[in-house]
Amino acid sequence: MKIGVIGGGAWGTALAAVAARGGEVLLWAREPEVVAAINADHANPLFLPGVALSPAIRATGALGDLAGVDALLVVAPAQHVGRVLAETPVGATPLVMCAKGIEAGTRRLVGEVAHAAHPGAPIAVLSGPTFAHEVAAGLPTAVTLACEDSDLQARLAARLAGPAFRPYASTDVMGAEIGGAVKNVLAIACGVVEGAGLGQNARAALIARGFAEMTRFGLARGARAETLAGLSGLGDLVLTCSSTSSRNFSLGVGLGRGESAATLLADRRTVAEGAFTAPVLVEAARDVEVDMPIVEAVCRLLDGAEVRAVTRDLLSRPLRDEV
Ligand SMILES: NC(=O)C1=CN([C@@H]2O[C@H](COP(=O)(O)OP(=O)(O)OC[C@H]3O[C@@H](n4cnc5c(N)ncnc54)[C@H](O)[C@@H]3O)[C@@H](O)[C@H]2O)C=CC1
Ligand SMILES: O=C(CO)COP(=O)(O)O
Repeated sequence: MKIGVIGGGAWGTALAAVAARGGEVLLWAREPEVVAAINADHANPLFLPGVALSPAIRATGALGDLAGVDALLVVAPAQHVGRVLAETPVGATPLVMCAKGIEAGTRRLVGEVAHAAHPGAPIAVLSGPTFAHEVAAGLPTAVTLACEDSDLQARLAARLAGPAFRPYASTDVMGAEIGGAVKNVLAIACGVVEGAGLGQNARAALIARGFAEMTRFGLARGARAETLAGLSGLGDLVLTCSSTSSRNFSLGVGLGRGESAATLLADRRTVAEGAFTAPVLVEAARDVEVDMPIVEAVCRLLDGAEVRAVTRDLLSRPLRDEV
């Protein structure tokens, strides 16, 4: 199975490294310097510095070159997936969605964006607690690999599995997507707690109450509770809410220290998906009449509200049952 990868950021490159253990990989990158560095030096110093890549990974700057691969891993940032896929020859090639987010405007998860662009292509979702640099270093990692077609799921899992990379099977594509999209927003909230020095009790409370929000929203959208409690939901939430290795958590730390979102986002080359997902998630939650106060609080903070005011408002909401 020849694997194509769309996106030469940290995660696209790390997944290319995973796939290269089992055969040929063709990676599309937007930046000509990334294409050149992968082909000439077997490295991606721009997005995944310090990692030696396999010569089995070839890079291209032309999406048309991806015609003829057996499966495509889609690892462009969520807001760009639609545009990039529109220019990719896909046909009936399986699309494995690895980006985490919801498209602004359409309120579609990336799998829904892909289905709209290429209705003939089967959709799978690969998601879980996966910092790219750890995966690239060969550290033990487990993910959810969801696909409604169990035979295709098994073939993809067999192709990507390795001694330290373990995909678990699921048919709950929607559930696998929702966990990854929502946890990025909640990680910003946990970063704010860290940056503002609000303490570890507050962080644990945010993880638990954030998980309640994720579950309410997920169930309303047809996800299964056990998927949300698994690797792609709770697993990824815990990882991202507890480490400065997370770009979303780090963005929150800056906000918690009183820096503006505009400055923090302008200063980065890498993507913090939660900043783009937060406002559209608020709209998507209203569509299904689900209350997501922490997600709304993150939106206010991104819009410039003061941490003290947002915290006071969250804590003074009417008392309610936990479940
Ligand atoms: N880095 C990680 O540890 C993980 C990232 N992800 C997800 O993977 C997706 C990609 O993230 P990373 O690989 O980390 O990216 P990155 O933050 O390392 O790099 C930014 C990426 O955005 C691309 N980009 C920027 N503007 C673009 C445009 N106009 N059109 C197309 N692409 C554009 C760049 O080419 C580059 O590939 C995100 O949805 C992220 O949430 C998922 C799991 C782990
Ligand atoms: O999704 C991730 C880990 O699973 C990466 O998180 P960040 O995008 O916040 O760095």
